[in-house]
Amino acid sequence: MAGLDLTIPHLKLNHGNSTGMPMLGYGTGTAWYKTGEESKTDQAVIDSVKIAIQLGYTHLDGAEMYKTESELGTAIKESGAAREKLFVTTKVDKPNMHDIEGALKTSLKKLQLDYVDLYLIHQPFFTESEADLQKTWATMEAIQQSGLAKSIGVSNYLPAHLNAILKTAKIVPACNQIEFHPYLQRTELLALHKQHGIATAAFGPLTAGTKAKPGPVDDYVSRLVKKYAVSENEIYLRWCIDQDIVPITTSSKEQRLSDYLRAATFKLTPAEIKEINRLGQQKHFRGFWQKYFGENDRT
Ligand SMILES: NC(=O)C1=CN([C@@H]2O[C@H](COP(=O)(O)OP(=O)(O)OC[C@H]3O[C@@H](n4cnc5c(N)ncnc54)[C@H](O)[C@@H]3O)[C@@H](O)[C@H]2O)C=CC1
Ligand SMILES: O=CCc1c[nH]c2ccccc12
Repeated sequence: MAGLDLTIPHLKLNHGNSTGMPMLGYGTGTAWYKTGEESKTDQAVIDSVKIAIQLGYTHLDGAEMYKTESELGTAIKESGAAREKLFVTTKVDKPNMHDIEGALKTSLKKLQLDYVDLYLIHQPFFTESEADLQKTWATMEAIQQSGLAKSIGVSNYLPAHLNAILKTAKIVPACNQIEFHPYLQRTELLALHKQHGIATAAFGPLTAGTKAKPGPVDDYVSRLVKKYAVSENEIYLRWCIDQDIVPITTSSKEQRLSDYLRAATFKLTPAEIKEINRLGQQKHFRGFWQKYFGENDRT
C-alpha cells in the first residue's frame, strides 16, 4: 500500500476516533455525483477512490445524496487498506430524516463497513422548527452511542441551527462541514465552532482558483505559488489546514490528486494567511446551496 504513511496532519475531534480527522479529504460528491440510477455502478468512481487511497488519502467523504456509497465501499474493499487507517464520513439526506438509524444502516451496507468515523446531517434547510432540529440531534446522539458512527456532526449548519441544538445536546457536534474558501470566510460561524470545540471541514476549498476567478486574491496567490513551488490549489488547501480547517477536495485526474498532497509539505506564514483573508474579504462568492441564502449573505 504505497502512500498510506504519507504525513497528512490530523485534527483531534471533541469525541470519537482517537487519531482524529486527517486534514485532507477526498470527496465522492461534486465530480462524482451520480445523476442517473444509483444501481448503475460507476467504475470511474471506484477506480478514482482506489487511486486516491494508493496515493495516500485516508479521509474519504461520502453521502447518501451522491448515490456513490456502493462505489466507495467497493473501492475501500478492493484497496486492501486496513479499516483503522481510514476515516470514512457519510451523510443522511432529507428523505431519510424520519429514520436516520435506518438510513445509516443502509449506507453501511453499501459501504461494506461496520461503522463510519463520522456521520453527518447533510443540511438543515428543510427542518421545520427548533424542536425538529433538537429531536433529530437526539437521534444522532443515540446513533453514536450504538457504535455505528464513531463521531456525529452536521453540515451546512448556520449559527442559528447550531445554537438550537446546543441548547439540548448531550454530545456537542464533532464537526460542521461547510462551504469555505477565501471568498466565503464564515467568520461568525467559525467563532462559534471554536467556542464549542466543533471542527470545521471545508467543501469547495479550491473555489477561489476555479469557479470564482478573476478575483482579488489571484495576484497574491500567484506570488505564493512561485515561493512554495506548488500550484494555486495547494495554496488554497494549505490556507485551510493552517487555520485548523479540514479541506475536502476531489478530482477525476490522478495528477491533480497527487499534486494536492503537496499541501502537506509546506506551511504558510501567519502574515500570508492574514493577507489572503484580507484580500478574500473584498469579494463574496457562494458555489453551493445558493437558494437557501440571500445574495450577499456571508453567514
Ligand atoms: N456537505 C455538502 O453540502 C457538500 C460537500 N461536498 C464535498 O466536498 C467535496 C469537494 O467539493 P468540491 O467543490 O468539488 O471541492 P473543490 O473546491 O476542491 O473543487 C474540486 C474540483 O475542482 C476541479 N479543479 C481543480 N483544479 C482545477 C483547475 N486548475 N481548473 C479547473 N478545475 C479544477 C477538480 O477537478 C474538482 O472537480 C465533494 O466531492 C463532496 O464530497 C461538496 C459540496 C457540498
Ligand atoms: O454535498 C453536496 C451537495 C451538493 C449541493 N449542490 C451540489 C451541486 C453539485 C454536486 C453536489 C451538490
